[in-house]
Amino acid sequence: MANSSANRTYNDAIDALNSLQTPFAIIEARRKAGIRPDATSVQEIRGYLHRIGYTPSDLDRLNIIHVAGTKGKGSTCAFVDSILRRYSRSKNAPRKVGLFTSPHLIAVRERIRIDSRPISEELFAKYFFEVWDRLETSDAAKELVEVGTKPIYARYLTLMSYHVFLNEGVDAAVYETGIGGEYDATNVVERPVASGISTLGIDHVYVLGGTVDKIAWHKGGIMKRGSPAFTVEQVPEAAGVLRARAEEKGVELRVVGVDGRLEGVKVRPNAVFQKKNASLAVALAEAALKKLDGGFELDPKGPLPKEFVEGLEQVVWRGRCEVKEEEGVSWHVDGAHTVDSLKMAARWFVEECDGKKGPKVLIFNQQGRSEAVDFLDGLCNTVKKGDPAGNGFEHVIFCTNVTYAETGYKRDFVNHQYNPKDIEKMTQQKIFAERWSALDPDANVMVIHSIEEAINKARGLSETVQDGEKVQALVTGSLHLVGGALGILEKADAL
Ligand SMILES: Nc1ncnc2c1ncn2[C@@H]1O[C@H](COP(=O)(O)OP(=O)(O)OP(=O)(O)O)[C@@H](O)[C@H]1O
Ligand SMILES: [Mg+2]
Ligand SMILES: [Mg+2]
Repeated sequence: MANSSANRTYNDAIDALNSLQTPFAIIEARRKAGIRPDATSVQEIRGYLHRIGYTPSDLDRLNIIHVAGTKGKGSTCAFVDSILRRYSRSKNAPRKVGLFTSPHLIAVRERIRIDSRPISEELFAKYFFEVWDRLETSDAAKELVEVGTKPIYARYLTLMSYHVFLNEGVDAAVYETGIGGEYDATNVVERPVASGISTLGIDHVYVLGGTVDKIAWHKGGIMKRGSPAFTVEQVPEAAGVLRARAEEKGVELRVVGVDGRLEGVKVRPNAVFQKKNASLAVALAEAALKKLDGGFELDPKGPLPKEFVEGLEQVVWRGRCEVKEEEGVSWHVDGAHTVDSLKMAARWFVEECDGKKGPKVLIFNQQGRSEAVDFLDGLCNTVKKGDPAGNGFEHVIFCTNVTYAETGYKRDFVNHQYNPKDIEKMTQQKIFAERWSALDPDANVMVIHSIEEAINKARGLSETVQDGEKVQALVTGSLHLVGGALGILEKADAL
C-alpha cells in the first residue's frame, strides 16, 4: 500500500491505483455468490464525492455530456470532445473541455484529458494523491461509505476525474460510462447537459444480463429528467426498453438517424457504424452548445459549421481502425472485443486489404472472458467471405496481454483481475487455437506468450513473402493487446 506522504510520482500513483483492483479470487467468489453491482455503487461514489469535498451539484459546473452504449461510446465521446474543442478555439465557449474515457490504451492518464490531451504525469500524480489523502483523513459522509476505505480502480479514476476537472476550470466534460449506466460510477451526475446512448449489443453479460433488453435497461439509466437524451437506431428489443425508460423518467428521447449533413464530411473509417457514432456526436455537441453558447443552433438543412466538420474529420481516437505501414508488414490495429464489433473490424480489414497482396496474419487475444471463444467464428467467416478468392488468415497467432517477452507487463497494464495461472499456462489461448483449427483447418495456428513475440513472429513471416507482397496483419480482440502492440510498434510511449 502506498504511503500517502512519501510516494508522489506518477509510477507511485499507478502502483497505488493497481492496489485498488479487485483481485481475481474475490471476483470469482462474488460471481459464484451472484453478487452484482446495484444502486449502492452510485451511493458509494456520492459518499466519496462528499468525502473529498464536493457535492453532486458541484458537478453541474462541468456541464457533463454523458455517454453509454455497448459499442461506439468512446468514439462518440472523442467526436464530441473534438467538436467542442474546435468550437472553443474559435468562439471561446466552452473555455476548457474535459474528456473521461475507459479503458486506456497506452497509459492510465489518457483516461482523463483536458483539451483533448491526456493530463501530464505530474498533474496525474498530484491529483491522484490529493484524492488519496482526503479519503484517508476525512470522515465526511460516514453514513454513506465506511471511513478509511477507497473506491475500486475504475471508480477511483471517476472520482479523481471530477477533482481534476473542477480544479482545472473545465466547463464542458464528456463522460464515457464504464460498465452499464444505471449503476455506473459516472451516473452520480444529476444534471448532465445531454445524455447519449450509442449502439447496444451484448457485452458484460455477467454484470448486465445476457439479453439486449436487460442491457438496454442499464444503459437507459443515464437519462435524466430535464436533460435532453439522444440515441441511434437500435434493434427493436433495445429501442422499446429505451423508450419505456425515457417515459418513466419524463425524458424526451430523440432517435438520431445517420445525419444527412455528414454527406461530404470525411468520417473515418467510412463505415455506417462510424457515421452513426458521428451523428450521435453532432446531436450531443449541439445540445451542449445550446447551453454553453446561448442560442447556438445548427441549421437542420446544413451544412455543418466548420468547427463540426473539422472536429469530425480530425478526431484522434487511437487503436481503432488504425493502419501502420512498415517494411514487410501492414499493421491493421483495432480494439474491437465483442461479437458485433469484431465483425465490423473484420469487414474493415478486408476492405483495407483489397488490392493488396500478401498473406493475412491474425494476432488475437481476449483475456478472462470464457465466452470470447465465440468471437472467433464471425471473425474467421467475415474475412473468408470478404476475400475475392475466399482466403482466410494464413497464420493465426493467439498471445496473452503480457507486453514484453522479458520484463512482463508495463505498469499501466498490471491486472490482478485475471487468473494468473490461466495466463501462465495460456489456457485461454489454447482454447482459441483449438476452435480456430476447427473453423479453418488450413490455417497455421500458433500460441505465443507475449505481444512482443507475437509481433516478431509476424515480422518474421514477411521474410517468406514474394516481391511486391507484404504481410497483412490484423491485431484485434482486446484494447490491452492493441495498446501493448502500438507501444511496441512505435517503440516509445505512443501517447
Ligand atoms: N457503433 C458501433 N457499432 C459496432 N461497432 C462499433 C461501433 N463503434 C465502434 N465500433 C467498434 O468497436 C471498437 C471500439 O470502439 P469504441 O472505443 O468507440 O467503443 P466503446 O463503446 O468505447 O468500447 P469499450 O469501452 O467497451 O472498449 C471500434 O474499434 C470498432 O471496431
Ligand atoms: Mg465495454
Ligand atoms: Mg470505451
